[in-house]
Order: sequence, then C-alpha cells, then structure tokens
Amino acid sequence: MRFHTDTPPVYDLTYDDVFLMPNRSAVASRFDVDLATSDGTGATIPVVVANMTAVAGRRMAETMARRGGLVVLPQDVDPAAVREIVAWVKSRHVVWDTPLVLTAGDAVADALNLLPKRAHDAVVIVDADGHPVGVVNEAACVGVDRFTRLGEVADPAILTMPLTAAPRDVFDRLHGGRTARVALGVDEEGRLAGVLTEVGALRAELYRPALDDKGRLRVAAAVGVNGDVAAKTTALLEAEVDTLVVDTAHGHQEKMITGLRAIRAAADAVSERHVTIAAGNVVTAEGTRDLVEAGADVVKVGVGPGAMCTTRMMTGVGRPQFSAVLECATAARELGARVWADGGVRHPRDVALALAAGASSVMVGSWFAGTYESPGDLLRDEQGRAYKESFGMASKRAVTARTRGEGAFDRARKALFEEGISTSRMRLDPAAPSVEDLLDAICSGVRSAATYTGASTLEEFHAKAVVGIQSASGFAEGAPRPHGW
Ligand SMILES: NC(=O)C1=CN([C@@H]2O[C@H](COP(=O)(O)OP(=O)(O)OC[C@H]3O[C@@H](n4cnc5c(N)ncnc54)[C@H](OP(=O)(O)O)[C@@H]3O)[C@@H](O)[C@H]2O)C=CC1
Ligand SMILES: Nc1nc2c(ncn2[C@@H]2O[C@H](COP(=O)(O)O)[C@@H](O)[C@H]2O)c(=O)[nH]1
Ligand SMILES: [K+]
Repeated sequence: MRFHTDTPPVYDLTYDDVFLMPNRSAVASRFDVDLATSDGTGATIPVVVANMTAVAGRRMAETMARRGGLVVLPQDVDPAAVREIVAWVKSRHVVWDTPLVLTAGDAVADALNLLPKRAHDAVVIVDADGHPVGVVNEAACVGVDRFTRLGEVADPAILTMPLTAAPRDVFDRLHGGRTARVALGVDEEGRLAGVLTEVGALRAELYRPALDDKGRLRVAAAVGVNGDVAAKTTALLEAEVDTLVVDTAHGHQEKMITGLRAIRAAADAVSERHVTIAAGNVVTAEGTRDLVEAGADVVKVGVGPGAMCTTRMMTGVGRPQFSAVLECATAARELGARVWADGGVRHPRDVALALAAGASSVMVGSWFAGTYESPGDLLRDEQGRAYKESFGMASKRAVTARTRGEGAFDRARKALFEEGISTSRMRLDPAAPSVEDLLDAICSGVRSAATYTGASTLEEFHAKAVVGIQSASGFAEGAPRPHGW
C-alpha cells in the first residue's frame, strides 16, 4: 500500500480519514476475487469474530466457519464447556444448517422462543423416529394462542432432499416453489439432518467453509496471560481448537511475552502440526516485533477502537486504527507474520481499508452482536424493534463474571479498573438480521474494492492499494442520503 501523495500524513489516521483510489484493472469480474487469508488460519474470508461473551458462541462459530470465517471463543468459558462447544461445532454439517426441532405436541410459545436462534425461519416438526413431518415459521405463529399445539399450525407440505444434493439443485427446487421455503436435508433413513434456505444454497455455492485437515469446521479459542497458560494451551489443543488467541488489553507487557513463549512451547509439544497463534493487542511496530519474536504468527492490533471500549477515555492511551494497522502490518510482514485489525469495524469499507493497510483479517465484535447468531436473547425496545445486549470484556459485568472464584478483596480491587461498557443495545437490522447478511455485505464490498484496485487476491490488494487522506466533508460526501436533503 502507498499513500497517493508523497508527503506522509502528519497525524495518525483512522478508517474514516482515508479512502482508496481506483486503479486500472484487468480483473473481469468481482467473483474472480479470492478472499482467502494468508495467515495460516485456513480462513477463506478475512473475518474473525471477537472473543466477546455477547458475540462468540456455538451458533456463531458454526455459521461463520461454514462461510469461511473464524470465531474465537472467549477465555472466560470454562475448559469443559470449550471442549463441548468445539466437539459440537466439529460435528456440524459443512453445507446444511443445524435445524431447530420440536414435536407436534409442543406449543407455539416453544417455537417462538426458538425461531430467533437461527436465520432460516423454520422450526421442523419431527415424529418419534426423527422423520420430518412439518415446518412452522414465524408467520404461522402470528394470531394464534401461544399454547396452541404445533401440530395444528405446522405446514405439512415439506420438501426433503438428501444431504448429498448439490446446493445449486436445492436452490433451483426452492426458487419460485409455491410450497416449501426451506429444504429439509435427510439422511439415508429419511431422518432430519439439516436445513437449507434458498439464500443458504446460494451462499453454499459462493463461500468455501473453513475446514480442518479432517474436513470439519474450524474454531479458535482465546487464552489470557494469567495462571498456568501452558496447561490451558494443552487443554485447548486436546479439545481440538484449531487456532489459539492470546489476548490481553496491553499486549506489549512482559507477562504477555513470557506467557506467549510458554504457550508456543506447549503448542509445539502437544501438536504435530504448526498451531497458528495470534496474540495482542498492540499498536506499535516494537510491540508487533516483540510478539512475533515470542512466537506469534498473527499479531492483534487495536487499543481503544472497540465499540464497547472506554480505554481511550479512561487513559488517553490508544492509536487511530488505520495508522496502527499500517505500521504493525508492515513490521509483521517484514518478519513473515500477519496482523488482525481488531476493533472499530462498522462498515464493509472499514474491512477493505484494514486489508489495504496489510491486515490479513479484521476482528469484529459489536457489529455482530446484533444478529440472530450471537448468544444473547432477542429483546424488544419501546418501539418493538429487535435488539441484543452487548458488553465489553473489560466492563464491570465481564470482570465480575471473570473474577467469580476470587476472594472479595481481590474482586473489589479489580472492579476499580473498568475499561468497557456493561450494557449496550445492538439493534438487529430488519433487512439484515443474520450475521450471514452482514458477511454478504462485507464480502461483496471487499470483492468490489479489490477489483477497483486491480487485484484478484488479498495479497495483491494490499500490494496495489493507493490510499488518500480526506477531510470530514470528504467522508460525509461519500455517505448516502436516504432522506434527501
Ligand atoms: N483492545 C482493547 O483496546 C482492549 C481490550 N480489552 C479486552 O478485555 C478483555 C480483558 O482483558 P484484560 O483487562 O487484559 O484482562 P486479563 O484478565 O487478561 O488480565 C490482564 C493482566 O495484565 C495486567 N495488566 C497490566 N497492565 C494492564 C493494563 N494496562 N490493562 C489491563 N491489564 C493490565 C493485569 O494486572 P492487574 O489487573 O493487576 O493490573 C492482569 O494481570 C480481553 O478480551 C481484552 O482484549 C480490554 C481493554 C482494552
Ligand atoms: N477497551 C476495551 N476493549 C474491548 C472490550 N471488550 C472488547 N474490546 C475490544 O474490542 C474488540 C471488538 O471491537 P468492536 O468494535 O468490533 O466491538 C475486541 O476484540 C477487543 O479487542 C472492553 O471492555 N474494553
Ligand atoms: K471506542
């Protein structure tokens, strides 16, 4: 990447301060752009979901990995639960979505509780042997008593297809079909094993799942810098976690460096493959070099840009994210490593700019909290609009949960250092309520940015990107005006 003027910027920049210049392009189609990452994680799109309790759980992990992204399970999840979640994610079908299942005797209220858990708008009714007999969607639950049995509202006109059906065929069967809105994938005995919508079938043709060497969905997990980090590493790798993320607020501290060395040594001892380790957070070239030297393949960049983060207001510490990513990515690449741009990503353009600056992926938290796939319950505000609660991992809420097992005095001491918001409402966009809708927007934006730049891979995109600096009115000019003026 280079700046389009010869004078380097006089102050540090964030995403809103910069723009990409178009170049002459020989890339004929946006579908010719390969979004695979170069950081060893096996991700086929440059998106990592942040290790935040309000964002990263099993449904998010399954959904993201199926589209090629990576979810980092938070360090606060206890080891037995991590083991169980990883096993569950790895048991998921790589094309068909996990169905929501009830029986004819269950109530409409049960279906209404389950439906917002997944974007496919279908609870499948099965018989005692697991054969599908009907489908209930949200529309079928409107205007009926909540205790009505599902057998009375289920649509019996189901479309079943073998799990081996090509997604393109599933798409064609559903498209324009007058009856079924979802295809039900069944095993050889005709038992329900998956669900695919029309858009799900389309996505299955466009995205490539992030798979481990046994062909199962990939998942990452975070580990902190306190306690017996080598033992935690061993436990995570024995649980078949694919990528480790060593995470602390101030990544450029000696506790991180010694911890990271111990984690690298433990990973090399346990695993025959090279385990990809990400570590952070830092915002300087020195910090990046120290973490790579201590064993990180990927350095996580960002202090203070996060939506739930109050660090800059509490401390004045941090750095505008575009400059931080550019400097750290340059330092990492000189050592053969990569960076993830962590925090402050709110639009597809932010993803494109982070990749242009040299990041191999962006890490997204809060933006994805407001989706069906995040772990929180779907709530409604005063106007009836759907939202989910998000909170920072250094907030009072998260610190209270994390320090549960400690003595009262230690807990009281730690409670003083709050650097995050304990509650915030993340609205679900009615037109894009699923994390997959957001991924579609991100991937389309990045594919298009790459072709404007003349690039067909992300490495080429970084190499060819020419970036300009803009004023606030330059940024404002680029914003749409849906209400006219
Ligand atoms: N990217 C960002 O801007 C930030 C991210 N976070 C996120 O919050 C989560 C919790 O992280 P964290 O607060 O590190 O908690 P951890 O529980 O991981 O502990 C951090 C350790 O580092 C020590 N430490 C020394 N200096 C600092 C410092 N300036 N800030 C924080 N800890 C320090 C702490 O000791 P002691 O407590 O005795 O001081 C503690 O032992 C992580 O997921 C992290 O990514 C949090 C803040 C900023
Ligand atoms: N200073 C704090 N940073 C936090 C906290 N919780 C998470 N984070 C960081 O934010 C990113 C995600 O950014 P987002 O803009 O996509 O939400 C995450 O990966 C952490 O680095 C916090 O409580 N305080
Ligand atoms: K912030």
